[in-house]
Amino acid sequence: MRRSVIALLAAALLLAAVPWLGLPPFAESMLYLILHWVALASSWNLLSGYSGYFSFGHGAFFGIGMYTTAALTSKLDWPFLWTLPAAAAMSALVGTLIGLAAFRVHSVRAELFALLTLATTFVVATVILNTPIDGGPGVYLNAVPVPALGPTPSGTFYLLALGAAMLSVLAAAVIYHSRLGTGLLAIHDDEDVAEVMGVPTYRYKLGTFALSCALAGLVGGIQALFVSYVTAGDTFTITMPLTVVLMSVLGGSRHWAGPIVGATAITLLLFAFTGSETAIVGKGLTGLILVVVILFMPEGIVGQTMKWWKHRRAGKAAEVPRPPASPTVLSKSVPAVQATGSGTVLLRARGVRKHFRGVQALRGVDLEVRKGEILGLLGPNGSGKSTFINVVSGHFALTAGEIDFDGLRISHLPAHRVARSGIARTYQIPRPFAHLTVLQNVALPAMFGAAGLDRRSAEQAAWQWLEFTGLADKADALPDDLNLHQRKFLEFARALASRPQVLMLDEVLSGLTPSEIDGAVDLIRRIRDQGATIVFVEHVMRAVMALCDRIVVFEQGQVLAEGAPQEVMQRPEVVAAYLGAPGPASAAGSPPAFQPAEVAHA
Ligand SMILES: Nc1ncnc2c1ncn2[C@@H]1O[C@H](COP(=O)(O)OP(=O)(O)OP(=O)(O)O)[C@@H](O)[C@H]1O
Repeated sequence: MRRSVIALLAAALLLAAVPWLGLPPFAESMLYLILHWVALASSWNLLSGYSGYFSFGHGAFFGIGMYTTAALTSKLDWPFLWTLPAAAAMSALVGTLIGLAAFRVHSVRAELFALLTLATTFVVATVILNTPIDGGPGVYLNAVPVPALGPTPSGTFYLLALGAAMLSVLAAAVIYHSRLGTGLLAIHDDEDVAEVMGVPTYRYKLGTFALSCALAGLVGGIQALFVSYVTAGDTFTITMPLTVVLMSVLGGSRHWAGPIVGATAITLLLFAFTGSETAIVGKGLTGLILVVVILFMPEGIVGQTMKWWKHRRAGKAAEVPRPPASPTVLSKSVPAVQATGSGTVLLRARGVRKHFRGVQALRGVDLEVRKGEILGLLGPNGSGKSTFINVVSGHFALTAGEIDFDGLRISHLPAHRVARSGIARTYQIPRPFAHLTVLQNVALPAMFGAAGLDRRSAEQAAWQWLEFTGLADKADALPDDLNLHQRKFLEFARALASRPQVLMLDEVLSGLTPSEIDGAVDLIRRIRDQGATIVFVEHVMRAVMALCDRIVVFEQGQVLAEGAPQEVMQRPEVVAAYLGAPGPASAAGSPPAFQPAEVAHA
């Protein structure tokens, strides 16, 4: 990060000298335009490019900035420069109010967020048009003096745009290299999993949205004086947000430099065809280039170039150097716990209920997990095992009941705080972050989980966990390049990297071949030998009987039996539940997941 920031500051210093080169005003205006779009595209990209929450309301926040400056200078006689912080603050305020509501609602994602922000543009435009802020005729700023920052007015506007562009790009670069950037990129791929791995998704989205809106407002404030006549019709158009979306996509929205490249390319292209006859050709050509880029370079110019560069360097030095093997890493990484079966209760669930619109998935579950044990959760399909893991990890909010973990009531905490407290889980169907490398996938929970490492240390730790799970050779691969077995082990590595006290494994063996199952059983044993407490949901009875100290059998959302594996699996009510045989505790209609005979042979 330091190198990017120093390079950007050096570039800013050099570019700040341009107004004193004696360029003609039209050249300075052209440069103003490029910087104006760089600032807008980079500010839009902060939330929308990194996290995938596409906002079509950037025009609204830009417009709020324009009108704040227009109103304060022309109606209240504020000096122009004083209005710029106010323009940024006003846009940030409106953005924050929208974010406070929108980001709380689970369903307002993707196209719904895009529509909501687009609607904001029309609401803001209507309010401004029908109040004294504008009232209809527009606001003139001809009489507002241009501050003498540069040797000429066009030089001053250039410097103002340079300042705004530098703020936006610096923010984008710093965020990109920080925990916040990692969290936002993870939100882009799978927000629910990011939250469960410890990313405070709500706070991250809200803060980034507010910053993105503030920067748009600042650019709007500068533009108000630049155009000197502000009208709602010209300000609140769909063209503006569309243009910044296209600029970011063209340049590459998953990298801070993408919007700079996209904004410069499109502005130059449109400028090259400004004549009345060629303007249409320019727009057509821009559209054509975009179609080609989207079809053949979906990651944008910067994304594709980086991919190509990485490919060329493959085999040379890795981006994150592999640390020397350390035999002590595991004992350092997994907190030591008391001997198996020590009896200390680490996690206690009481009266836990979870209802899904009519389906009672959990109906008053009481359950204890003891420090250092491997507790098997068993039961027929649909009996509530995964739901239990989902409510403990905070993936689902529970309907009623209490869950205490290590002296902390976690039942109503957001998932990222549950992760921080020391609980990690895997998913039955692996859910890796598709655009992060295997190494980055593992580094993320090391940063955001109980370990709470900084980025560099998290990447070093991720190497150790990849070695432990046998995935070190795949560190630079994307999850799509892994087979099922490797994807399951990636789930292991991610859960371990957070340094949990309790590790919840949800059917990690399903779909694996017998020899892969043996490898996984060995891995789970090694994890337990390091002292971890494990909750193990599994249908593969051979593994359950080999690994578990205790088992709890679920049936129809309730605990049916618990105790030592051999003894519990012979109980008539357990056999009946699995086979669907008539009896007080049978799960009518549930297909048997195993034959009790398996137990005897285990
Ligand atoms: N998101 C959801 N929405 C609605 N119903 C759900 C949801 N998740 C689970 N259920 C229902 O809750 C019940 C318990 O499901 P759960 O997945 O917890 O069972 P399970 O014991 O893990 O089953 P399996 O062994 O097949 O994974 C089922 O009836 C299921 O259909």
